[in-house]
Amino acid sequence: MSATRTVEVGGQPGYAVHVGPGVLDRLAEHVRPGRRVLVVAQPGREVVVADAVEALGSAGARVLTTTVPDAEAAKTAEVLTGLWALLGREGFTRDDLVVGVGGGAVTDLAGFVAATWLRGVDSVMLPTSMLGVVDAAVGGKTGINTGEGKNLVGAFHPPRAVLCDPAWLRTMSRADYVSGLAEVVKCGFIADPVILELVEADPERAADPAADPELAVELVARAVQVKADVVAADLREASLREILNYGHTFGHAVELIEGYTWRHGDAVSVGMVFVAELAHRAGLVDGDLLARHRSVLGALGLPTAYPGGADRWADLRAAMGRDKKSRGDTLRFVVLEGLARPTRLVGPDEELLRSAHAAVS
Ligand SMILES: NC(=O)c1ccc[n+]([C@@H]2O[C@H](COP(=O)([O-])OP(=O)(O)OC[C@H]3O[C@@H](n4cnc5c(N)ncnc54)[C@H](O)[C@@H]3O)[C@@H](O)[C@H]2O)c1
Ligand SMILES: O=C(O)C(=O)C[C@@H](O)[C@H](O)[C@H](O)COP(=O)(O)O
Ligand SMILES: [Zn+2]
Repeated sequence: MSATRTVEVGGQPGYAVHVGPGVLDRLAEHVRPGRRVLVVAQPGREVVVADAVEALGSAGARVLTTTVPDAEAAKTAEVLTGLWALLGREGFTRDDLVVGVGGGAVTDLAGFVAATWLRGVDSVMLPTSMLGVVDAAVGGKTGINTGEGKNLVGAFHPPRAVLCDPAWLRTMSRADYVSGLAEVVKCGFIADPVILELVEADPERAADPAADPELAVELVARAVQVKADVVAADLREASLREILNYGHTFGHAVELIEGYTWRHGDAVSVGMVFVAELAHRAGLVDGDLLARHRSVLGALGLPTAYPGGADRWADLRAAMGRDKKSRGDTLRFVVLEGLARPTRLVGPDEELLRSAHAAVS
């Protein structure tokens, strides 16, 4: 049995991300006698939910469980309203706890319920997807989508703990797992090139959720460390945190245009190639680093082009204008000016944007 890896996330208060077998034992640390707990679960995660409910119950909690729709269908105002109604009917107080069980869609939703109920109650996240554990459950960004864009409504509300048994990830489909690896690769490009080397050494092995548990945990720990370092320094995205948005300006636009049917990591993968093309045209990224984006993402089976987008430039451009990093009419992109050297490209020329788009169409 491998040891638990723990990454501390600094803050007021800080919290820990524990990745290892038996992590559910730590749920008891968040239970006081009689404390009520709402478990917000993704469909299909019944075994994890049952284990969590047992751990919470044995520690003396009064547990209520609810299952929300799968994937992005969970991140809607309607689902959120339903959860508020449930908490109200059940009389949840500021002393109580919300636990999210599932992929990033559910941890975003559960985190936002916790952020907004009575202006904020505690939450603990049990991410069951690769993307959830390396990114969504960590760092306190919570929220839902709207018809106008991705994550347009939300709050910064860090959890009290993030617990993940890596065995949970092994039941993931390869497509969902690899989508999560896009965020891991993102961390490689913006901060930790060892991640890129680990993936490049054997992309087939890295892409298989069950092939190499040690490699999987190493990638998780490295990506979580990148995120922890950033959010500890800039929780509310005054500046530094924007680097975690590498590839997201274009990626979120694709997700909106595709009616939230694209996997988030797939969209971010194309978004990273788009922004590398943009930075290359701006003289910031050389040909080798640009090519490395296509090669590492492509080797994992991630998309490096958005073929459907060729006729959709106007829609993509409008959606990118609603990106949270925009200021007024000015688009702002996180770009690299070298490996692990993120910076911003502010208000790039429209021709440059069109040309980068053509390169990923
Ligand atoms: N808050 C943040 O900082 C942050 C960061 C990155 C992404 N996100 C958000 O996270 C979401 C993407 O997360 P995701 O990729 O986990 O998507 P997801 O939650 O939609 O899960 C993807 C699919 O994997 C399934 N799944 C989850 N765990 C599984 C398991 N153990 N075994 C088998 N199947 C499993 C789900 O049921 C779903 O069908 C997006 O909404 C994105 O915007 C948020
Ligand atoms: O944690 C962050 O900060 C990120 O940007 C991480 C992203 O991977 C994540 O997709 C996040 O939800 C995007 O945030 P948004 O503010 O662009 O909606
Ligand atoms: Zn993301």
